[in-house]
Amino acid sequence: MKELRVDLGNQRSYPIYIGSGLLQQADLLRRHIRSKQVLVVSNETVAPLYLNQVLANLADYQTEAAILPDGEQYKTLHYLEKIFDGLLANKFSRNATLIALGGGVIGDMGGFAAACYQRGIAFIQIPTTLLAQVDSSVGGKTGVNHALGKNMIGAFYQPQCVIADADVLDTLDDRQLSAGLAEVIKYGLIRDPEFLHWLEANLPNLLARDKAALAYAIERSCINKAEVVGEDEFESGVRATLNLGHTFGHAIETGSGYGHYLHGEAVAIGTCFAADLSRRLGWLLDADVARIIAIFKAANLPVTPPADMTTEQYVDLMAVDKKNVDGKIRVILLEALGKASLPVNIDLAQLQATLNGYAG
Ligand SMILES: NC(=O)c1ccc[n+]([C@@H]2O[C@H](COP(=O)([O-])OP(=O)(O)OC[C@H]3O[C@@H](n4cnc5c(N)ncnc54)[C@H](O)[C@@H]3O)[C@@H](O)[C@H]2O)c1
Ligand SMILES: O=C(O)C(=O)C[C@@H](O)[C@H](O)[C@H](O)COP(=O)(O)O
Ligand SMILES: [Zn+2]
Repeated sequence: MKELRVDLGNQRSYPIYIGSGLLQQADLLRRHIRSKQVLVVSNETVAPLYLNQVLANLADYQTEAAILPDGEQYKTLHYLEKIFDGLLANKFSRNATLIALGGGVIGDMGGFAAACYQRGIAFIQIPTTLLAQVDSSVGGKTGVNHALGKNMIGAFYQPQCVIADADVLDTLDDRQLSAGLAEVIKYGLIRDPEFLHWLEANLPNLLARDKAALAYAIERSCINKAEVVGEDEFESGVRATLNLGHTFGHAIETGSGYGHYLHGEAVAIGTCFAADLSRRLGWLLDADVARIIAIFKAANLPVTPPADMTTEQYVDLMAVDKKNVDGKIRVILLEALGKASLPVNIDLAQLQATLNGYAG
């Protein structure tokens, strides 16, 4: 097992455990629970697979489960209520612990519910998708979507620990594995060019689910994410670089209807848009953009934008992004392969040139 640390320089710092067979290690979980009452939040797909394994470690606790429907379209304030129903119906106290067992949707919702219930209870992340293990379970961004904007309602709220058991990826389908790779590739593009090279050589091994390759990719991704979050917990600076491709990507997710494109797929297309815009500013070469498109294609990710979204729709949706200041659209671009910019103000003409000019 590997143990990393999200070092925030304060009491909110916590460990990330990465390895095989971690769901069976009762002590790992129990050492982070300081209450008798535990609510596990999961969904209708993950619970039948892994809920009993988690509960088996907690036989002497008062455990309850809140099982949500599966899908990005249920990441809403309405379905958040189901978690509060579970906590209240069982008279859970403020010292209760919430465990989020699932992918990024469950992690974001469980974390937000924990942040809100009685103004904050402890929570633990047990991420079960590649995307959640390499990105969403780490860093404390929690929340839900709104019909008009992705993740628009939420809070920064850190977990007690993250337990990433790579064995659970055995049941994850190939499309979801590729979606997770989009965020893995992101770390290479924004700050880790050596990792980018490694990924270019090892994508076939990752897609073939080679255990050593996956373990390395999870660890290296978490090291990158923990470093960025440790430097800038509340996204006043460098943390915004983790949003590469997301301004376009979130517009695609919202514009196409939540769940149509997976988050990682939308980020892959969005990153191609960001690369095209970076080239137009003279920061990337044509060859760099071609390399970015090639790496996403090699990960079986889409690089072509949805045919039915208009430029007006993108501009409208991008105008509610969280990086914007005074309503002005700001995006993360690439100054070079392996080096992201901080948020850049872009004017309408630049944006339109990319939206009309990049076709995948
Ligand atoms: N908080 C953050 O920093 C952050 C970072 C990245 C993404 N996100 C959010 O995360 C969400 C995407 O997360 P995701 O890609 O994990 O999607 P997801 O949570 O929808 O999970 C993807 C699918 O895999 C299923 N699943 C999960 N684990 C499984 C397993 N082990 N075996 C079989 N099936 C399994 C789920 O039921 C679901 O159908 C988005 O809402 C995105 O906005 C948040
Ligand atoms: O942790 C972060 O910071 C990120 O931006 C990680 C992203 O991959 C993630 O999708 C995040 O939820 C997007 O953040 P948002 O603030 O744009 O909603
Ligand atoms: Zn993301």
